[in-house]
Amino acid sequence: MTQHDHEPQGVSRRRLVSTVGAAGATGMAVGATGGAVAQAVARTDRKAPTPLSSVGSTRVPFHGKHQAGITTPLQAFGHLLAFDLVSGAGRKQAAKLLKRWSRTARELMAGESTADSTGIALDAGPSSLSVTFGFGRSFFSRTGLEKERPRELAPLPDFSGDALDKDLSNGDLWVQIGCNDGLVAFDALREIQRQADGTARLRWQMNGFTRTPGATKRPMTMRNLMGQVDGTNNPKRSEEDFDRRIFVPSSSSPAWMADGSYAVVRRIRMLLDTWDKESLSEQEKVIGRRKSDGAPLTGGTEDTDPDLEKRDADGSPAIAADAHVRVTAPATNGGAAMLRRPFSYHDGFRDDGAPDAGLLFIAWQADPQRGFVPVQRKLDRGDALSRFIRHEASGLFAVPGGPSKGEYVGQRLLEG
Ligand SMILES: C=CC1=C(C)c2cc3[nH]c(cc4nc(cc5[nH]c(cc1n2)c(C)c5CCC(=O)O)C(CCC(=O)O)=C4C)c(C)c3C=C
Ligand SMILES: [Fe+2]
Repeated sequence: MTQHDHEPQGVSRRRLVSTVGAAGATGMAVGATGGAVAQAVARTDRKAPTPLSSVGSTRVPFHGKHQAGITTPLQAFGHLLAFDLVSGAGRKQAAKLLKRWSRTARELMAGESTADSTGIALDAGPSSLSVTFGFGRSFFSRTGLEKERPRELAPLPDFSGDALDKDLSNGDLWVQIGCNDGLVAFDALREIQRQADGTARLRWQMNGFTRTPGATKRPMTMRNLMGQVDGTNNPKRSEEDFDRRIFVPSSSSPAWMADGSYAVVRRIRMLLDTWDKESLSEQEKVIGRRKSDGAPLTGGTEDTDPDLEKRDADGSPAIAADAHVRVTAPATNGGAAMLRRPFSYHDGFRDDGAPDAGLLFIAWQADPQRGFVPVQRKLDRGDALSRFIRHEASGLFAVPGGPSKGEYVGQRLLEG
C-alpha cells in the first residue's frame, strides 16, 4: 500500500456525529451535556472548519487482500502486544476474541466510535490507525490446531549474539498497532487489552515511535536512533517479485494463510553510548552508507545501488567486507529479502546511565526460512554493526491474509 491508498476524508460532520454516538454509548454526555454536544456539532458544521492537515482524517482500510500494517506507510506511534490464552481458553474462546478484536479494529480504523469507547480518542480522526493480528507457534497446541500449524512457524534458530529475554519473546497471539496520533493509538491498545480479559493475558508489550508525518521538508526515509537513514533498500511494491517475497501465495498450504505474511519481531537494543563515541567515518564504514543522506560509500545518491565490487586506491573494498549493507544485501544472500518496517523505542535509562533504546525490528516475508533466517545467520557471523547492538527479545508470528467484508481475522483458521 502506498500513501495514495489511504483515503483522506472530510473530518467534520461524520466524525462529530460518531463522537456524539460515543458519548451516548458510554453514558458520558447524555441529558444537558448531550444537548450541548449536539449544539456544538451544529455550530461546527456551519463553520465547516478547514482541518490543519489530513493527518487525523487519513484512514487505512481494514478489509482487503492483506492485513493493514504491512505495506501501510509507517506511522509515528507503534504498540506491539503479545498475549497468551488463559488456562481453559481454547479454540472457541479464541474465535470469540478474534471476532471482538476484528470488529473493534474495523470500527476504530474507520474513525467510528466503539461500544466500549473510553473517550480517549474523542476529538481525533483515525489518524492512519492500523491494527494487525498474528498467531504464534504456541497458539496451535493450545487450541488443538497443530495440523494447521504452518512449517514456516518452526522456531527461529539460536544465534550466537542473542541475549533473549524469554518473557519478552513469542506468545500465542500478536497485535501490532500503528497510528499517527498517540492518543488514538493508546485508545486502540486499551480496547484490545480490555477485550482480552478472561480469554488471554498480556505477555509483553513494546512501545515504539518514528517520525511525525510532515515533520520533514519533503518525504524522506526515516532515521533510526543511531541517526542512520534506515529503510532505503527495502523491496518496493513496484518490483515484479514484491508479492512473492513478502506475501504467502493465494494457493498456499495451509490454505488459511493465503495472502498472509510472517512477521519476525526482534527488540534490538542499541549501545548508543559506544556508538556515539565513534567518528563519523567509522560509523559510515559500519553501515557502508553516508550518515547525512544514506548514499552508498561508493557514490551517488540514496537511491544509487551500492557497488560491492568497487575498490579504493589501496585495493581494499570501498564498502568493507563486514559492512552491514554488504552482509545483508540480497545479492550476497541468494536473493533472501524481507520488508523491514521497524519502530524505534526508548524505555528510559539503565542503571549504568545508558539509554535503554533501540529498534523494534519487524521484518515481513513470505517465508522466514528464506528471508530473515539466512540473513541473520550471516549477520551473526560477521557484521560490523553487531558491536553496537544486542538482540534482547524475539518473536515469530503467522499473520493471515486480510479479512473480506463480514469476516474476522483468523476466521479461516478458527472455523475452517
Ligand atoms: C536479519 C536482518 C536484519 C537485522 C536484524 C538488521 C538490523 C539493523 N539494521 C540497522 C540499520 C540498517 N540496515 C540497513 C540495511 C539492511 N538491513 C537489513 C537486514 C537487517 N538489519 C537488510 C536486508 C538491509 C538492506 C540491504 C540492502 O539490500 O542494501 C541500513 C541501510 C539502509 C537501508 O537499506 O535500509 C541501515 C542503516 C540497524 C540499526 C539494525 C539493528 C538495530
Ligand atoms: Fe539492517
